[in-house]
Amino acid sequence: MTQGRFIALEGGEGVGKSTQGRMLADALRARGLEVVTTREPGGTTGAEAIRAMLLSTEGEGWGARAEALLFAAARADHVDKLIRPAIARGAWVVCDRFVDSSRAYQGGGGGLTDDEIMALHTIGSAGLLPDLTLLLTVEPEVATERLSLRDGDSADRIGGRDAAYHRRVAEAFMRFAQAEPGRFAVIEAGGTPDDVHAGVIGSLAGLLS
Ligand SMILES: Nc1ncnc2c1ncn2[C@@H]1O[C@H](COP(=O)(O)OP(=O)(O)OP(=O)(O)O)[C@@H](O)[C@H]1O
Ligand SMILES: Cc1cn([C@H]2C[C@H](O)[C@@H](COP(=O)(O)O)O2)c(=O)[nH]c1=O
Repeated sequence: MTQGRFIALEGGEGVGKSTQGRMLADALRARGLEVVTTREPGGTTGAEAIRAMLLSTEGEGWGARAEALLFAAARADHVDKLIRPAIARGAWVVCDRFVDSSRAYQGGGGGLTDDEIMALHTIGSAGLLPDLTLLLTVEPEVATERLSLRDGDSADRIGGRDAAYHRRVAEAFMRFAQAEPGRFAVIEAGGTPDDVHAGVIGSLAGLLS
């Protein structure tokens, strides 16, 4: 049996995580590996239901602490029912966002401390961390242009927050990557999808050998 691996793609809105997740999954499958692609919040029936509650623009929304708890609850279900079983049977899990998004959005953006976010993660998911977190970065104007081409002027509840919030999110992601260079690979994602994919594959060399 091959060793199961857990890879997360992270970064702000519209940096290309889903695109790169699909390309990475195809490349891993071409090597004969079993790959499970998934996303957060979501990936299980329960977590997708929580996603709808978190991202809907209807109603008054959630306070910062309730929001953090809901993300942690969605993650707990996802980890328990999908991620851990897949890793245990030797699959590669490619996940669009994971706990570093909670650290960046609910922590850096929303004001909870990193210890608070990680305490929720310890309770919910026994502190599971990816083997490698690919942090995709682009200039904010590039991400805005990509999102506008994809979504027009619509945004979900969190994506639609102001530029200062998203700047704090981006700064938090960079702090985490600098603090844990062994777990993060920072990939400049402003080039073509193929260029970015080459960077992704290069950063996985240690895990693929
Ligand atoms: N390298 C690239 N160059 C140009 N356009 C890109 C590139 N990568 C992705 N795109 C396009 O930009 C848009 C956003 O990409 P994608 O959905 O992969 O981003 P994302 O980070 O998953 O977004 P979100 O945070 O909203 O989930 C899509 O329309 C996609 O086709
Ligand atoms: C996992 C996670 C996500 N978020 C935010 C980030 C995005 O605004 C949305 C998810 O939308 P996407 O198009 O699927 O990227 O949710 C968050 O704030 N905290 C989290 O832990």
